[in-house]
Amino acid sequence: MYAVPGDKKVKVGVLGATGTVGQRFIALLETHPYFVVHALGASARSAGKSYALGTNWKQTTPIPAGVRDLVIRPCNPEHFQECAVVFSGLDADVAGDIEASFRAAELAVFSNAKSYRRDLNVPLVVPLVNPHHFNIIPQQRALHSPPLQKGFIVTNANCSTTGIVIPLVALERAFGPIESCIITTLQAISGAGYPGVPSLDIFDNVVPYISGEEEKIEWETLKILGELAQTDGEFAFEMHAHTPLRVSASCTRVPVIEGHTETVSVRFARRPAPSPQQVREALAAYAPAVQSAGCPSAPRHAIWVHEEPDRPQPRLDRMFQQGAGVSVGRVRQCPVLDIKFVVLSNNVNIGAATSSIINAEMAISTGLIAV
Ligand SMILES: NC(=O)C1=CN([C@@H]2O[C@H](COP(=O)(O)OP(=O)(O)OC[C@H]3O[C@@H](n4cnc5c(N)ncnc54)[C@H](OP(=O)(O)O)[C@@H]3O)[C@@H](O)[C@H]2O)C=CC1
Ligand SMILES: N[C@@H](CC(=O)OP(=O)(O)O)C(=O)O
Repeated sequence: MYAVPGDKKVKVGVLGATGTVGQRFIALLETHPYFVVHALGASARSAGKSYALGTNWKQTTPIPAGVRDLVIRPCNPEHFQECAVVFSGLDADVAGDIEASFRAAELAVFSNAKSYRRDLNVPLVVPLVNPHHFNIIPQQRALHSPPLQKGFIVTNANCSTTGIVIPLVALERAFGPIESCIITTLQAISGAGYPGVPSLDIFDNVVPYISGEEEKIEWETLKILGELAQTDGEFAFEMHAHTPLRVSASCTRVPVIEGHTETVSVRFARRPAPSPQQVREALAAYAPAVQSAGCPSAPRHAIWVHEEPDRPQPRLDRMFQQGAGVSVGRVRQCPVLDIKFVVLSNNVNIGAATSSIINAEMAISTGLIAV
């Protein structure tokens, strides 16, 4: 493991810097021990303006002093060549081509967009779950024409998928494979970016449809919880489907600003199934590799287990540990499957910006990015 020396700074760029996720990157990076924001990118609408003038800042802390006067650039790799890490909060409509051009320019891209999540040479990494999937990156580089020395793309998961796979991996590590999982989401409006869902649609209402969301949760979960197997020197993802795990998701949008709540029911392969108390203990004990690797943005508790009967709640629990972990509560017997519980995750933090930041810390710690 490599640790960044005490006073060394690592220059980073943020693409989509003016958006919901981009702003959160900038707010979180202000206090980062070694990442320093060096370059900002957004659309032609914003490029050329200072960040303070070009962004409609919606965070609860002021724009960091070191970022206010940075000029927003077009998303062209030439403006980011000095950045060891490029975080992307780009709209998915444009992320595919822009992120590919950054990778081709030998930049390390940590993306929040869906564009490359299904690419089987791109790791889909929830840092509290599967950073070992970074092992596919040398192959991703080698397949590029011409082969790359430094450039790569790592993607984050969909924000609802992220909240689910953290407790699921903890349960599988403790009790073996999960056979089936039924999820209902209650997703915050910030998940739709800014300005997001019209107030007349969401106020006093629940919208029982988010385009493409259920399919993403059902597919991404299998890739993240799957294995990265090596045969004759070649890496390939084995989707969790080979065990098999069946996932069914129903997604709703609710009038909450930040924090996705999800109700989850699971059935284990093992019989007898673990008790609710065993499940609580296993969730609370879960210690992801990013903690032992010393990633500074990793939460102290990957999963905080509530004993109170009415928690977690988005308004109360979404900023616990700076939104870097997940909160689980109401762990109880399920009369249809085995166990059911409620999980809350901050869609903009561990569901987006925080995950990319921890992924980049892990990439540095494992030597994937030399600084
Ligand atoms: N919000 C959330 O909770 C989560 C979002 N995501 C994903 O993260 C990404 C960003 O989401 P979010 O921040 O919510 O979206 P926003 O709509 O709030 O922000 C989009 C950003 O993309 C930029 N952009 C748009 N078009 C272009 C273009 N043609 N060229 C360059 N930049 C462009 C915008 O710049 P400008 O201001 O100049 O238009 C803005 O900075 C999406 O892919 C989303 O799916 C993932 C997990 C959670
Ligand atoms: N679709 C999520 C946000 C997100 O993560 O989207 P995507 O999977 O397209 O990056 C929401 O609306 O809450």
